[in-house]
Amino acid sequence: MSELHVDSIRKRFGDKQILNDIFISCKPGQIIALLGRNGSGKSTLLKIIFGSLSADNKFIKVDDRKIDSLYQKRKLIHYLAQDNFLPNHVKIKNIIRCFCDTKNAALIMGNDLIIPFLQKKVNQLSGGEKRIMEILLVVHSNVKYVLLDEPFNGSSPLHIEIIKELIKEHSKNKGFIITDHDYKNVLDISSTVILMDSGNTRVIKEFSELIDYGYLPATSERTQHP
Ligand SMILES: Nc1ncnc2c1ncn2[C@@H]1O[C@H](COP(=O)(O)OP(=O)(O)OP(=O)(O)O)[C@@H](O)[C@H]1O
Repeated sequence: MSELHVDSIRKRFGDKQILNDIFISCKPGQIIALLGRNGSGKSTLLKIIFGSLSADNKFIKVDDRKIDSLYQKRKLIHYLAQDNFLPNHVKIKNIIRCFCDTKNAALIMGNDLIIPFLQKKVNQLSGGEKRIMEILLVVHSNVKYVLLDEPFNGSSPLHIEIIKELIKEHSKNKGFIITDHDYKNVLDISSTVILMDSGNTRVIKEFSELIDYGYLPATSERTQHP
């Protein structure tokens, strides 16, 4: 069984220990919700897993093979960062062709949401339109694992539902790690919930733990998961 295994991640910025021996694992079929307060180290962890940020210590293996820089293994992992990555002056249809294989390019170009953008350049799209374009590209890529940093940020409720359905569909053969402060929508699709707290990870089994560990206010409405 394929598995992304991330272990012993340590990261310090100055005198602040951000990540303290973090362990997390993900298999195709899993959608992991990575929750945590502002500044708890979620983006730092995703960047270290992807390989775009160095760690003080890390051990990452995929399918029992140790890997130093996951981002160099093009067929393994993709990462949606918080910042936009689309080049401003390129037409959407050309970006899709560059980014995807023929089958996935056809799927994205046939998506009702994207058809109106195909002849436009990136700088002619709104912030939310750019974000959904980026999510579609990353989710449709031919990789085993997808890391999504705040995919719902800036998206309207209708787009969020479309993104959630897309992630669920693609999780049949990909593993997802998702962090977003829109916790209700993340919990709605996740199979495992992990809370980052004081540089460590905790597996959350009960909704009430999110309140007990100080991530959610006591008045939070219970959602279906966990
Ligand atoms: N390049 C850097 N140099 C110094 N400190 C940094 C750097 N990047 C992040 N930090 C600090 O590390 C901590 C974790 O940041 P990170 O962005 O990983 O948090 P986060 O959980 O993703 O937060 P948010 O939910 O607000 O996006 C924060 O205190 C932040 O100020």
